[in-house]
Parts: sequence; structure tokens; C-alpha cells
Amino acid sequence: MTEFSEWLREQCAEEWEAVVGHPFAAAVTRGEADMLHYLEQDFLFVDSFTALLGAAVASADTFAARVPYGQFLGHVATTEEKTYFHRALAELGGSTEAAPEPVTAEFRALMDEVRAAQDYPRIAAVLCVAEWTYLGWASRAAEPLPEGFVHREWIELHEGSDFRAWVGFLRGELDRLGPALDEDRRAEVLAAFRRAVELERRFFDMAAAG
Ligand SMILES: Cc1ncc(CN)c(N)n1
Repeated sequence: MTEFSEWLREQCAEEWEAVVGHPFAAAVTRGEADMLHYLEQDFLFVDSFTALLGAAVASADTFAARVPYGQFLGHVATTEEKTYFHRALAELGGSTEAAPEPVTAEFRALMDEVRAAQDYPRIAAVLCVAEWTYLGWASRAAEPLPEGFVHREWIELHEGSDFRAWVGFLRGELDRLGPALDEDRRAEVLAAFRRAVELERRFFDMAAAG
């Protein structure tokens, strides 16, 4: 039987491929993407994403699941927020207070909606899309990685054994939850998953437009 996470991905297969094979993401892997506007917007994304991780800690149905969420929350708070974004935006002459683009505002609204609902399956679905798609494009990066730290560290943050284990955990949570959901609930989780995949594609479109 197809696992729930794989079934969700298959329902959005075309859009999924448009994300992981997006020209902007491919340019990041080659060290050629203009990261300024993208990272200014992603800094706003990561704020709601961090809050969503907190909601996962609070709403997960098992202690065993709360622990990886808490660990990753600490990682994002100390690595991405505290160091990468500030160093990268300083290097690029960017701001941590950019006005949100429409797609950024929509993505934040989706994350804030499932967070406020404290709906663990939909929270897991949105987190899973955000991380699994990023593993998808980052794992296509060829060695040697770009020399400049802005591109190289962004790839490294979304690749490697720890990040793969994290994505495996998120998929495992959906696979564990899926069989207990009735048809209506599965449709709700799919709707959140699909919205997130579409927003990932539009986020890269926004970044490519500069
Ligand atoms: C838009 C977006 N999606 C996903 C990720 C990966 N955490 C991110 N940083 N930004």
C-alpha cells in the first residue's frame, strides 16, 4: 500500500516537480542565483515557520514526536535565525524588515491558519512540504558546492544526513497519522499539502523575478 506521504506527493506530482526542478533552485545549486530578494522574503517566511514548529511541539499526539520538533526548532532558532540570515543579508546589503510580497503573505497565512487551528495532521503536512521539497532541490546540487557562503550554506542547511533524517521523520509522522484519518480529514490534509506545494512554486517564481 502507498504510504500517506507518498500518496500526498503523488496528488501534486506535476507541481512538486516544478518546485524541486525550479530554475531558481537550480541556479542556487550552481551559485548563480540572486539571493537578495529571496532571502529578505524567506526571513519573513522563517518567522511563521518557527512558530509552526512550536505548534507541532504543542499539538503532536506523542511525546516521541515532540522531541524531534523541539530539536529542530532549536536548530532553526540558533542556526538560521541567529547566524545564516543575518550574515547573508549583511553580505548582500539586504534588510530583515522587507515588506512581504503577496506570496510570502499567503504562505504565512497558511502556516498561521494551521498553527491557530492546532491541527497536527495539517501542521505536519505543511512542515513536510517545506522540508521535503527543499531536500528535493538541494540534493540535486553537484560537488563541489559553490564557494560563496550565501549559496553554499543555504544548500548545506537543506542537505546532509541530519536533514534527511528530519524529512524522514516528517514523512513518517504523516504515514503514521494517515491510516487513522477518515476520507474528509484526508481531503483536508491534502488541501493543505497542495496549497503549500503551490506556494513553494510561487515563492521561487517570486525569487526568480527578483
Ligand atoms: C519558502 C521556504 N520553504 C521552505 C524552506 C525550508 N525550511 C524555506 N526556508 N523557505
